[in-house]
Amino acid sequence: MHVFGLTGGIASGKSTVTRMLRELGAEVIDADVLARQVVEPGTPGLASIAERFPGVIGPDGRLDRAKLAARVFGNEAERTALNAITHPRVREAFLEKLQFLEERGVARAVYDVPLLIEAGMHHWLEGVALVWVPREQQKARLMARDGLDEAAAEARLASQLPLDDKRTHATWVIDNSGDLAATRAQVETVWRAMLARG
Ligand SMILES: CC(C)(COP(=O)(O)OP(=O)(O)OC[C@H]1O[C@@H](n2cnc3c(N)ncnc32)[C@H](O)[C@@H]1O)[C@@H](O)C(=O)NCCC(=O)NCCS
Ligand SMILES: Nc1ncnc2c1ncn2[C@@H]1O[C@H](COP(=O)(O)OP(=O)(O)OP(=O)(O)O)[C@@H](O)[C@H]1O
Repeated sequence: MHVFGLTGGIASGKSTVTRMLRELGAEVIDADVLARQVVEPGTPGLASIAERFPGVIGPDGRLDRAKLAARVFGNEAERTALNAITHPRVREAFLEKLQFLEERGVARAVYDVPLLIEAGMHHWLEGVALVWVPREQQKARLMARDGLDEAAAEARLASQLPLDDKRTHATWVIDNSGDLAATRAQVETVWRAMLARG
C-alpha cells in the first residue's frame, strides 16, 4: 500500500482539497475524524481527558469541545498533555484503518493530518502535499468559518508551525489562495503524481 500525506494548517483548505481528491477516486483518511472517534462517549480516550481536564464533559456526557479548546489553544503545557492522550490513539486508529483498506485491496491512501509535519510523520510517508495560503488569508478564513475573534484565531495559529515553514518539507505545494478552480487544477496534478509513484 502506498501512503501519502496531506497537510496544511487550520483553515488552509485541507477539507476542500480532500473533497476534490475523493472526487478523483482517492481514499482519504481524515485524522480530525479519527481524533473525534477516539473521544466518543464510553471510550478510554474520553475517560483520560475527563481525568486530566476536569469540567470539560458536558451534561450529555460528551466532550465540550469549545471548553477544551479554550484550555489548550494558547497554553502549550495543556496542549502537550492533550496530545499525549489523543495522538497515540489517533495513530492506532489510523493503522487499523490502513489494515482495513489493505485487506480490501486498496492500492494507495492519502492521510490528511493537520499536525503531520509537527509530528515528524513526513519522514515515513511516500510524499506530502501541503495546502498553503498566505497567513493573513488563513486567519481571515478561520475567523469567518468558525466565528472566532482575532485573538482566538491567533491562539490557534500559534499552536501550529507556520505554513511557510512547512513548505520546506512538502513534496508538492497546493496554493489555495486563488479560486476553487485554480485549486482543483493543482489537485489534479498532485493526484496524477501520486498515481505515477505507485
Ligand atoms: C481541542 C479540541 C477539542 C477542539 O475541537 P474543535 O472542534 O474546536 O476543533 P477540531 O477538532 O475540529 O480541530 C480544528 C483544527 O484545530 C487544529 N488542532 C486541533 N488540535 C490541535 C492540537 N492539539 N494542536 C494544534 N492544532 C490543533 C487542527 O488544525 C484542526 O484541524 C480538538 O481539536 C482536539 O481534541 N484536539 C486534540 C486532538 C488533535 O491533536 N487533533 C488534531 C489532529 S490528530
Ligand atoms: N480557494 C478557496 N477560496 C475561497 N474560500 C476557500 C477556498 N478554500 C477554502 N475556502 C474556505 O476556507 C475555509 C477553510 O477551508 P477548509 O475547511 O477546507 O480548511 P481545512 O484546512 O480543512 O480546515 P480545518 O483543518 O481547520 O478543518 C472554509 O470556510 C472554506 O470554505
